[in-house]
Amino acid sequence: MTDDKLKPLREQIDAIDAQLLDLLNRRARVAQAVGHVKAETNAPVFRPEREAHVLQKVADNNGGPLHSGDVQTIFREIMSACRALERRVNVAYLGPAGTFSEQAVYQQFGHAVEGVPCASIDEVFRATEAGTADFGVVPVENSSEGAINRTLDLLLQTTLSISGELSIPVHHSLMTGSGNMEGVIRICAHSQALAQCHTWLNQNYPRIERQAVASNGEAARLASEDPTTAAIAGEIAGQRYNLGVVKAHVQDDPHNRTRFAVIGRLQPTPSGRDQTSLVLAVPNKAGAVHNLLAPLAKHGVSMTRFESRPARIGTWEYYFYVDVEGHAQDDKVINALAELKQNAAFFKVLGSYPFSLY
Ligand SMILES: O=C(O)C(=O)C[C@]1(C(=O)O)C=C[C@@H](O)C=C1
Repeated sequence: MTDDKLKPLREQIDAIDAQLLDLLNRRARVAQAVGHVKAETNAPVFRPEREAHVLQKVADNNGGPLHSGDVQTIFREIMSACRALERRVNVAYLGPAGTFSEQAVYQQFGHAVEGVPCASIDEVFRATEAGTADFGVVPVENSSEGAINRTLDLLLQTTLSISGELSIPVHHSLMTGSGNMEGVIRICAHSQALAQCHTWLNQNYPRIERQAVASNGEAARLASEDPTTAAIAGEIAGQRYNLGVVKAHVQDDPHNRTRFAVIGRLQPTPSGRDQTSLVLAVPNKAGAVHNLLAPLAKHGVSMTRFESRPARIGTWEYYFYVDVEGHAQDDKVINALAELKQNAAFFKVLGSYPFSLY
């Protein structure tokens, strides 16, 4: 009876799917033509400002009932597949497979990319600087634990630019090979993850040793090989290593998120909705920080982030990591940055890139 009613509806879906498939392949052929034009001039395949524009347009034009965020996810993957016909980009990230960094890669580039897992954040920078990877994805900041200092230090030195940013929700699970805690004598995770679950662990497993390892993916791998080890990691890492969930959502903050930067040689052109990241240092004298930032207000440039990091040269001097609204090619940003530079003892533009959808 139900099947009788479903049959004509499914026939409609089949007919629409055939049209969609045809349209998708028409789009793909145009992307191939774009790829040929780019190949002639050696132009970059990945154009984040164009992808941001396409995603904004589909959200603006969306008449529903599909949710705009879901439509954007679909179009992110369509562009990823089209881009891969031009050339499959390689993206380095803090591995092994199954980490939140890998998830961030797919959220930014879609799934038609070649992920290059690296053993450390330093290696992500090295692989991208050496050209082994076209881009790298590195964690910058966690909403519970603050800045990822190693990333900030490496951004200071690198010749690469920031060409994008995104943030993803970070939900941790306690997992073991058996799915229970019998015989477990240690809980492994990345130090950031242990810190993000600190209160929950103190309340529930105060007597079990905690061991910091290189990544949550590595913790999951260790737990899969050793019945006395539990891992704290994302469930994707757990699935990859066949772990059972002892308890989901063990992070202290239910809204825990991590922000990532995309690094590469590409410097995106203005998309209309951009952000610029800078690092500054000021001479060590009274009022210097206030004077440093005054040009932003004067030229009507909004600051969206301000983070300080000790310069580690033995004195109380700091580097300031500042994000501002707008692109370094926008007139008011050009004027504000020119004045900032005059007052700064150190000045570096890390990059201008489209505002994240996430
Ligand atoms: O417009 C381009 O430059 C394209 O290559 C096409 C396309 C797309 O599929 O829409 C694919 C890759 C780029 O990153 C941007 C957009």
